[in-house]
Amino acid sequence: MGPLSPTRTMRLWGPRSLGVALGVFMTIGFALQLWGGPFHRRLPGLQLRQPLAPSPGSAVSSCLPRQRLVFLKTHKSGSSSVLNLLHRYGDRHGLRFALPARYQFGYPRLFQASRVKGYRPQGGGTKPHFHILCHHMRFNLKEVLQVMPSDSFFFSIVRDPAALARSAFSYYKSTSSAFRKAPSLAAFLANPRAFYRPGARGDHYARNLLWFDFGLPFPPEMKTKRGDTHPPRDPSLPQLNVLPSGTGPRAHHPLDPNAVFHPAPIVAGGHSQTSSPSSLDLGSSSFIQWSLAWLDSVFDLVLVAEYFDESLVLLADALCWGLDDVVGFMHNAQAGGEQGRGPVSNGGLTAEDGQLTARARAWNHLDWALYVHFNHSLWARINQYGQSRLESAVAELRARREALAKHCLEGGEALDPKYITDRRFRPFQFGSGKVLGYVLRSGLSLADQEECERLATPELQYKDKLDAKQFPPTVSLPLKTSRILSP
Ligand SMILES: Nc1ncnc2c1ncn2[C@@H]1O[C@H](COP(=O)(O)OS(=O)(=O)O)[C@@H](OP(=O)(O)O)[C@H]1O
Repeated sequence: MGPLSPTRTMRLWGPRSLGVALGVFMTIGFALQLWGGPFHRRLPGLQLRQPLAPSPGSAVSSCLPRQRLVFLKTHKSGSSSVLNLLHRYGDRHGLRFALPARYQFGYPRLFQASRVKGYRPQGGGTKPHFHILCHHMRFNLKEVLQVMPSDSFFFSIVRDPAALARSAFSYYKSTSSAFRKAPSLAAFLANPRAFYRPGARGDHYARNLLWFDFGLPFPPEMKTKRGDTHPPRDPSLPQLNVLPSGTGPRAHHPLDPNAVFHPAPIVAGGHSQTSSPSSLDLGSSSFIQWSLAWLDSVFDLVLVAEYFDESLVLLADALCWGLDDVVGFMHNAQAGGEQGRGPVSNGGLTAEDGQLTARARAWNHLDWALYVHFNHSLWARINQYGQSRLESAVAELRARREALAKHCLEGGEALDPKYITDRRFRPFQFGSGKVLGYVLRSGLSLADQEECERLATPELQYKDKLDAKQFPPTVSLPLKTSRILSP
């Protein structure tokens, strides 16, 4: 285990110590994160892949690739596309995954280490021995640290809550009682309280799903008045007082959101004083800031689905991985889904779309705060990395993806599941839309076939494959035979 960074050290500290050291450590930690390693390039095995000319500013790397990773796989946020690259990387390098018995870790309950296949409590003498923890869970740091070393690289992904709401409504239409009752997303958002009952079955999918997945508690007024909060008046403005990760003075109060359920005190000179009372009450605003600061102390990087490729470049940089390690295809897209829509700007939306977007962000105001916060963080990191350096890396990544798609895929793109007859590549069909997948071109060389299969394999099938590799069925010899064989 390497030396602990300030950020990682904070994961281990008690809440009281955290308050004292927070400001100093956040500043140092953020500076170290931004520093990162130079963009590391390793040449691929696939025949198709050509040696790449070094991009401006890249240097021969002296960093060591990170291989202990915790990815919080948030829902409907592009996380299956990230999962695919983690599956491939771990598979190729023979890394051990912390796997769920089925496909999720007891979700929507908080993560428990005992849910991990092959986990032995540390008291039993075994140290955490996994490299990658990445399947759906409701985040629970204390239990995660029973399974993964504290110096693992923690990361996750967020998506604009409006796009996420569209995706979730279609996907969880029959799972969430609120969505099931609503004739359309527009009808739901026009009067969500007519359909939504906190605590009803599957209703975490219908409001602040990101916040829920991050394992954060809900502000007291949302818990006690059960849905009686007022969303921001104009949610398209980031009225919440959110700052980029790791910047500015952090709150001097305990930072364990699972331990304290009251809004933190307002700090003189802190951010809370600039909060807009019209958007959220002061308690709620400081509660949100406190939660975001806690997330900053835990997560090394949070990707943003609307800037997926930019995020991947930063991820490769932070992990000291090559571009080819992060390039991949989009997974789990629903036919007619949101992926074509642009980022936060509302350009090109009809008035109805605009209204729906604003209402979705207001209804999911905690997710909107998360999103604004991590969007800022991402752009702060992009500025540190260098805009033009990033642009050329993104262009290279996209060219690489396009070449892989042409080489590997029938039609060069995702297809309707009706065309996918090979069950190894047919994505799990769920919800009211069709989930797209891939058909491999015929006539690929053996090596290319293997790499293309990895790129096209949906998450459930890939998880099963890794499971079988990690836990090969044991063939127990019949007693008589084993007696004969033993000396
Ligand atoms: N690269 C990239 N960029 C932007 N958006 C992307 C990307 N990859 C996947 N997606 C979209 O994310 C939606 C699926 O999210 P998840 O994989 O997290 O879903 S799940 O919770 O695992 O079911 C799904 O959204 P919808 O199509 O709107 O439903 C995908 O299209």
